[in-house]
Amino acid sequence: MSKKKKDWKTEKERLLRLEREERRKEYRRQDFISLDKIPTWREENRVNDNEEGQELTGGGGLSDKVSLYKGDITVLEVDAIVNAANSSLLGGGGVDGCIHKAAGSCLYDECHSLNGCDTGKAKITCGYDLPARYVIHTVGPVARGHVGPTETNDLTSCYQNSLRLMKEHGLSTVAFPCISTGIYGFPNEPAADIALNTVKSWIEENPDKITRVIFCVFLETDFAIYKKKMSVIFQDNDMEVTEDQLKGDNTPPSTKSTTKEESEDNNRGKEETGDEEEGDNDAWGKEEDVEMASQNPEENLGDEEPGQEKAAEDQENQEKQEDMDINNDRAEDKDIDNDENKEEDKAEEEQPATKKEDDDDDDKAAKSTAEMEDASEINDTGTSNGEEMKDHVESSGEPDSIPTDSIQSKDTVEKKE
Ligand SMILES: NC(=O)c1ccc[n+]([C@H]2O[C@H](COP(=O)([O-])OP(=O)(O)OC[C@H]3O[C@@H](n4cnc5c(N)ncnc54)[C@H](O)[C@@H]3O)[C@@H](O)[C@H]2O)c1
Repeated sequence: MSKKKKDWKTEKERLLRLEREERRKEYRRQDFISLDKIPTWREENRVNDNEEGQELTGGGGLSDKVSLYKGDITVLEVDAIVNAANSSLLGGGGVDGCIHKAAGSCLYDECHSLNGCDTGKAKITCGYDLPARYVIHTVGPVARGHVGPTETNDLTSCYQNSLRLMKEHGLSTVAFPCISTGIYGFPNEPAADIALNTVKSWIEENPDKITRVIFCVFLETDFAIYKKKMSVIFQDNDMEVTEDQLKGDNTPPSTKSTTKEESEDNNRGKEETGDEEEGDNDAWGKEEDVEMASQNPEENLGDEEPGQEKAAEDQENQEKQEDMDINNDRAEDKDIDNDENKEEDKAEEEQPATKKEDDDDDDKAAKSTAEMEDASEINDTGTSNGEEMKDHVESSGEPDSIPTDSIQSKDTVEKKE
């Protein structure tokens, strides 16, 4: 007996009215992480541990409003997570595939009603089965290793328009992936510069509109890049910048703390022993039951050795290089659009197995499961501290729910000229 297909509008209205505790019962995954489990950048880098338990002094600036998190964006319990989508908005691979798989089929149905999205623009939907209440879909530039004014402006617009949608919908906590740095081939460092500086400027202009922006990185490379750059860009007067940070050491902050208290304990222990904590990959490898949200959340990836992660990361880089080589062998940029259209046509032809019982009309289907599984190999390079993923958290109060009628009217934000 096939499951009755849910109507996305009814589901959206129902979910957005629920109080947090009620809504938590609806999450597809229960290993979610709430905001109070993710330290702010300042908490991660505070100078003086003697202030233990005291209210953080100084700072109070940008570094209280941002966090660096390494892991799967689909487990973050925030107002909105940002999806690095393609222009069809009908799902695909990478973070897009993970988000669609974790949100459920209503996400596809609502996206389908939005009729696509142009590069640099952003549109908002409900988060459905995700811990995030909303998903902001933005389409990054296809850079293929080349960064010119167009690519820079388009990527900047992705962050600006996503934040603008946050403001318009009264949302205050958001997580960004590394937009365009995967299959679209935007080089990681310039992309991080754009992400960090655009968010910084926006918070400075809208200080009371944002509680937290989480930079959710998935790869070791991105983690090191963001850590180094955030140590400069979000430096507060009561924070130290260590040599390692400037060099971009790879010790993920997420290994330091799943809570602020643990953060202080960990830091203290670290200073006393002087030992550098092992990267969080080891912690990840020890978790039997932690599940990485690949395109197939049911898939239990079990232990992951750091070597495997490196291999996965190399594989992803190789795939990206192959993609870039293939693309470069093709004719001009205009072929990209044809390719995207072909991608959408292909998505239309193929009905992914998981959507068969749900998909009772000839709607475009998301990418085939096989492709998503391929992509999931690419996605398995990210890890997070397994302890964090396991925590079932007590979180702060539920952000006010937004009347759903306001969502439809403001869903598309014009690209900033
Ligand atoms: N990566 C793939 O194999 C693949 C295949 C088809 C389509 N896509 C997607 O790629 C296009 C957009 O390219 P893009 O470079 O902007 O996106 P992307 O290829 O998803 O990469 C963006 C970034 O997200 C990271 N990432 C992957 N999974 C997660 C996760 N669960 N949580 C947090 N971060 C994650 C990934 O490592 C990369 O740093 C779209 O067509 C979309 O459908 C990806």
